[in-house]
Amino acid sequence: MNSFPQTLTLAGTDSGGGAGIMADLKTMEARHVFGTAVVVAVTAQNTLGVQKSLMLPIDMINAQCASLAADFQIKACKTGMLGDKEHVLAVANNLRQYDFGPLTVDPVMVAKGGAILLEEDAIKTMITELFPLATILTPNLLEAEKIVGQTIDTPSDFKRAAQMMQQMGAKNIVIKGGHKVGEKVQDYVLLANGHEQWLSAPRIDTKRTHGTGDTLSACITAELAKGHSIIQALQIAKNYISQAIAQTIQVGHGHGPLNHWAGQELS
Ligand SMILES: Nc1ncnc2c1ncn2[C@@H]1O[C@H](COP(=O)(O)OP(=O)(O)O)[C@@H](O)[C@H]1O
Ligand SMILES: Cc1ncc(COP(=O)(O)O)c(N)n1
Repeated sequence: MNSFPQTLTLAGTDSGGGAGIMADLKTMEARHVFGTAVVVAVTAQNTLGVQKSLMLPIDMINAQCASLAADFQIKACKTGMLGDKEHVLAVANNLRQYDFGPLTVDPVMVAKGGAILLEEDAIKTMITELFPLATILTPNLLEAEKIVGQTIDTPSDFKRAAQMMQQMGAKNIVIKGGHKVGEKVQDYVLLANGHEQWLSAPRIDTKRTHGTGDTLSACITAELAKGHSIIQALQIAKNYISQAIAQTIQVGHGHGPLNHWAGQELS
């Protein structure tokens, strides 16, 4: 009997349910894969911002990974909020120790409300430790600019930045264009084989975009676990995120969460 596709997120929680591990698990559920989670950080958070956060002890990260490896067949995994150098390193060590399938690295740095989710001095560690393990890297525009140390504006800037991230060891890259302005949102894709492509969709005029990056990377992870190719996974994820933003739900008073049921019939 083929086992049901099992996936893993190693990230931070969001008590508000819109981003981080909560968004990841909701996305995995909606995309019909089984979601598991290694909690790296806990945040007290809502749609208005992050009020407090706590990093879990490293031996607890190790214990959660060991528990999963002992019992599950994880087919694909992703990382999100990792907080600091020590936790980036601990997550990388576990990903080297266990086979959790293709890895999507979402290099989460700053929350939409402005809270720091990765300390500045951990970016280097993320590049050296995690990028070489990544099947796909999904920075937003600001994260990509931080990683390569250059501003990214024109199409050739996107290409050069993605090539630089490949030289840092990441194989396939998508630079998300949500933070740019314009009628369309365009994400730039550069695959390991040199294939490049823009994933384009109408820009939805809303501030309800809490957890967009987590949702996109969790959907990519779910589709990779089902055996889809990287480009198929990206196209499905782009379609899913566009619907999840467009089919608005009214929750909270700030940057509201997405509709993870998008595309499903509600009873
Ligand atoms: N207003 C919007 N309308 C449609 N798609 C969007 C919008 N904002 C973001 N997206 C899409 O959501 C995904 C996440 O993008 P982005 O918001 O840039 O990442 P992050 O959440 O990591 O900052 C991308 O595929 C992007 O194109
Ligand atoms: C635990 C956690 N992980 C990730 C994000 C990023 O999401 P966003 O950029 O939409 O605030 C977040 N706010 N909290």
